Amino acid sequence: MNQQHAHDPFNLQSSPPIHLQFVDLCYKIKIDKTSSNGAIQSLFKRAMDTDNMIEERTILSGITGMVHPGELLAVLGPSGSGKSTLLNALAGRLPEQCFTGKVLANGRKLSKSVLKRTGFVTQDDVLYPHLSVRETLIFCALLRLPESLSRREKTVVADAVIAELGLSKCANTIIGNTFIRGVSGGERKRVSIAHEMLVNPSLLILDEPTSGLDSTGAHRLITTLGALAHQKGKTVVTSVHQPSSRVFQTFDTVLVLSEGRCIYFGKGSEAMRYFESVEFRPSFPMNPADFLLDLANGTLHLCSLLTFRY
Ligand SMILES: Nc1ncnc2c1ncn2[C@@H]1O[C@H](COP(=O)(O)OP(=O)(O)OP(=O)(O)O)[C@@H](O)[C@H]1O
Repeated sequence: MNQQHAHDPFNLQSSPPIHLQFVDLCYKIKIDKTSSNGAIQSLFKRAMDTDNMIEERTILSGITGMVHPGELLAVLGPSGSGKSTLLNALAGRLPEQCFTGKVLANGRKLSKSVLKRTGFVTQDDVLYPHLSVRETLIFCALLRLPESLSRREKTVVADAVIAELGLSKCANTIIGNTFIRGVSGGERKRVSIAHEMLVNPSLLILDEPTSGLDSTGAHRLITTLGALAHQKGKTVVTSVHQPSSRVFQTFDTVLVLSEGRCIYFGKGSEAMRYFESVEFRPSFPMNPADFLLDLANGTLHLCSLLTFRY
């Protein structure tokens, strides 16, 4: 390993930046009410309207936006508004024939090389409960890093990622699960992120990484994601269920979904000003994220206000 790599093991693989653009994404599904079998289902079938057995549901409708290297984009919206579906589309995980519109990386369709440089952290992380944090990441490094690297170099990369994600204190603690006490919820999420960071992705997509964390843990985790974007130049997209105002301030750009439609896309710092300019303002000072979620939930009336502010 040369001197530069010894100081910055992330450079073991070069990872060119990714500008991600998504244009007019629409995703519809057809639900065949007649497809299920079995006695109980046939009872339902008899009770249902047999003329209209195929139902079409729009999950995403005309979603457009972009995110650049060094930026953290947060996707907000109530449960079922389409956040996970959008993230899956951005990560090339939805079959192309299922949606219309374009997802472009550096102006081109998602290629295998872009997907290789994309890390995806799902809501339900699958980790071995009996391995320690360090063992988990070394094991993953041995499997995922190129064969050209020695065992020792792969261990150096794993240790660097452990330090990068603030996991040094619990490196030797086991992951654990419901039955065996292990690392905390926040540390567990960090291990899942570290898992993806091992291959030095240029684009990191995370589905609700703060779920189950308290406000301090959520803030710490989002601050780490902010650092990956702002200091390491990664392009980071994350969905967040209910960010505190402190967490909200960390986002560079925000996309708010309401029933599959985008009601705001633009700088997080400008969201309140924008809604004020169109006569939507809270009656008392409140967390901008709560206000946006109220709008998305329809708690405040939003007569089909579609915006694109960038
Ligand atoms: N393949 C599918 N078949 C049926 N329904 C689907 C499918 N994919 C998505 N949906 C529906 O689309 C809607 C959006 O789902 P999605 O998981 O994207 O929402 P979400 O905003 O991530 O929700 P949550 O915050 O609860 O995770 C939901 O109502 C979901 O039930």
